[in-house]
Amino acid sequence: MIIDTPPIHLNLKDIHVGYPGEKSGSWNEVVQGLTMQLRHGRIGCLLGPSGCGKSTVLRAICGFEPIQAGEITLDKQVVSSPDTTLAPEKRRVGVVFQDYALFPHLTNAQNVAFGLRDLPKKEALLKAEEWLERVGLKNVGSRYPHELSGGQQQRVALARAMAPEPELLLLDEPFSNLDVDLRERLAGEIRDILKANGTTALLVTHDQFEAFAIADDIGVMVDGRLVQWDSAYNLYHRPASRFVASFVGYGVFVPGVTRPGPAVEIELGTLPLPQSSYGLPGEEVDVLLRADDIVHDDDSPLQAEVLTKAFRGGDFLYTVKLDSGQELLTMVPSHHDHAIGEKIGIKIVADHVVTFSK
Ligand SMILES: Nc1ncnc2c1ncn2[C@@H]1O[C@H](COP(=O)(O)OP(=O)(O)OP(=O)(O)O)[C@@H](O)[C@H]1O
Repeated sequence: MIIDTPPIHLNLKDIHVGYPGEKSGSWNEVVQGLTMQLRHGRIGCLLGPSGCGKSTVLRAICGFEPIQAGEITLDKQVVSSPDTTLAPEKRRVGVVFQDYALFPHLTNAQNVAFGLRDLPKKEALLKAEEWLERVGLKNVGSRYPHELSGGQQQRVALARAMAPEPELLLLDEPFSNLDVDLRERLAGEIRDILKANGTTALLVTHDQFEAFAIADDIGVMVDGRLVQWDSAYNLYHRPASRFVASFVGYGVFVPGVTRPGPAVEIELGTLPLPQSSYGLPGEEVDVLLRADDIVHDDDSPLQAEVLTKAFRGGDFLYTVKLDSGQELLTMVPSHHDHAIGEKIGIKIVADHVVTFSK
């Protein structure tokens, strides 16, 4: 069976973007050589800590910031290079910001119709109502943004960005003003809407769960560079660096020594290693143990003391300590409610063992 791979839509080739520094003549390079590609219909996400340059990348893609080196192409058309910055309105790119940026004096339908000024007014308002319905907001067109909840306003903002049918939609921390439950739910719903429309989208966020809920491909950014561009599954189970391992998901590093097999010996036993991540036997390494690699088992002879616990709905995230002093994280179904200081049985069930050289 031949599966058609969609063509590349957005291509960032080694882009550098900066801002003038505080001292006259100085320059702060915020994006330092970033390369990534997004195919038609895919949803990408740039995930990284605050200040790493995520929004600056989006602003460069929109055409709000010039780039100092590299190239940005949309469907093979160069839209940004050191010599060219195609005007934002010529890029067919829609943007959704974190603060919704709705016009307070316009009704919700007028807000959505704002990007449809090429259409006759009546037609634009009709289309706006259609889009409001598509994002799950019926009968709110004649009301004003302040009469809606934060989540509803964010949907209006999405409808406004989607109504002109942009080829590429950029979303800058669009859920950060919403509470955690709504965030993930809305992220999932927006994913469905984007997929139903075949829209290519790039989201930026510092929230990994938001990234997991919406994106096909996730790029982890640090200090203006992309350190891994991958699926959520691979970022979690096959992190390419310690930074990604620590930033994505819960886990700890425990010391180990590689053994023939290939395997790695840690305090809790010997774990098989994939051939690809194996160097020489006898090498001292750090082994990543995820919270879901450590399973609570009342019958296990291996005991660990509960140091802290955090309720997460279906699960507790426990920090536990072995007799050796080594701390581990474990995700335990929340009906196993143990007190801090109590000893509980644990065992290791690690599928994808990842090691890092010391
Ligand atoms: N207009 C500007 N002028 C000067 N410096 C700027 C400007 N915009 C952003 N910066 C600086 O660039 C760096 C990256 O900012 P950017 O907003 O791209 O990061 P971010 O990863 O999106 O952060 P956050 O998640 O906090 O929004 C920061 O140090 C910021 O202070």
